[in-house]
Amino acid sequence: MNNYEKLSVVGRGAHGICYLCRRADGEKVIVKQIPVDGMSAQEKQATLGEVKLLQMLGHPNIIGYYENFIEDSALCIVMQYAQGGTLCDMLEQRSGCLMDEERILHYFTQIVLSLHHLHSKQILHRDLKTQNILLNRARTICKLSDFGISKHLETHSRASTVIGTPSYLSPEICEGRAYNHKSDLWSLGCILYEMVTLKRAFDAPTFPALVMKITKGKFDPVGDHVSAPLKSLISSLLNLNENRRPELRDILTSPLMVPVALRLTLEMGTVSLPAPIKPGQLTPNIAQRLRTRPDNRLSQHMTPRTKYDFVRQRIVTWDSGMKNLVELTLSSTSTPV
Ligand SMILES: Nc1ncnc2c1ncn2[C@@H]1O[C@H](COP(=O)(O)OP(=O)(O)OP(=O)(O)O)[C@@H](O)[C@H]1O
Repeated sequence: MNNYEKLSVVGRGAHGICYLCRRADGEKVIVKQIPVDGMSAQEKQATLGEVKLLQMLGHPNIIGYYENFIEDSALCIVMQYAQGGTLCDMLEQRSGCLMDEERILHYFTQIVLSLHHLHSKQILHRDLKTQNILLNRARTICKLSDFGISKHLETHSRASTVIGTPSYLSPEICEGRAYNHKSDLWSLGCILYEMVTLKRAFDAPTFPALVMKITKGKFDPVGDHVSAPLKSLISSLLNLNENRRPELRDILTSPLMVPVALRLTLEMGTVSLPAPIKPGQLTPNIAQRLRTRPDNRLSQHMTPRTKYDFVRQRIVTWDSGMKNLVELTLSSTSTPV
């Protein structure tokens, strides 16, 4: 931790404490410290390996991971600081003032794009919730965080069920069945529900009562301030039968999401991401690159025709035999500013 000056505690999770720190180059970063004294050397290695994998996940909607190390029996993960706090905080601060559909879809599409990127690398999130979706200072960009390593940490956490929130658990997990990519889709449905209603889809005063609600799959109606397709998306994600939940690519290519996904591709396609670096390698230039910001220059100077070509280049269309699938390749459009 010699390279990091601790400034404050920004939060505590089931697995560790998150500190806001100042790095040697002046940049503010988050250092998450997770006690690993109960782990075998092999397990520590596996956890470090998982974190290394996260470092390679360059995506505008996934928090940037800079480095990790073990010091004083704690795994320290150094990551990008999201100044806008969590989606959970943001929803709470609205004090009951519902968001309009455009705004909901603006956030939700980014979450879907980040999860799609993760799943395309064969990584499951396993702990999707509004507390794990971070926001930039302007609260316009969502960044997914806190994933991948959870399966290694579960067995060593002191009280994950007590500290963490089980509201986003899928029915298959409540029933003791295996976690699969569709379990992430259930949690995604819980997040969408919460953005629409500002309430949890499933909530109860005790864990058994919560499990009962989740396994029945009954949630309060979302109200009429959002469209029928959005309501039906929530119902399809919160389907008790995981096989009937939609695939992420089906969500992204639905008429509800395509316009938003294309707009985001245009506006955020060049958001620069931090490259994994070692503290000694920092230069002011790199420090500047670590700040993510949408690059609007591109769309400002484009004619409608070039915009169209630009979007087309970033979309891969192929025939699956059953229907045409359009996959957005936002991740490949990230270039340093
Ligand atoms: N990169 C970050 N930027 C800003 N704040 C962060 C960042 N990472 C975490 N936080 C803050 O720290 C809190 C705790 O985060 P942490 O990842 O340790 O736990 P959690 O996700 O809330 O719960 P758990 O680890 O139990 O799933 C978050 O809720 C958030 O307020």
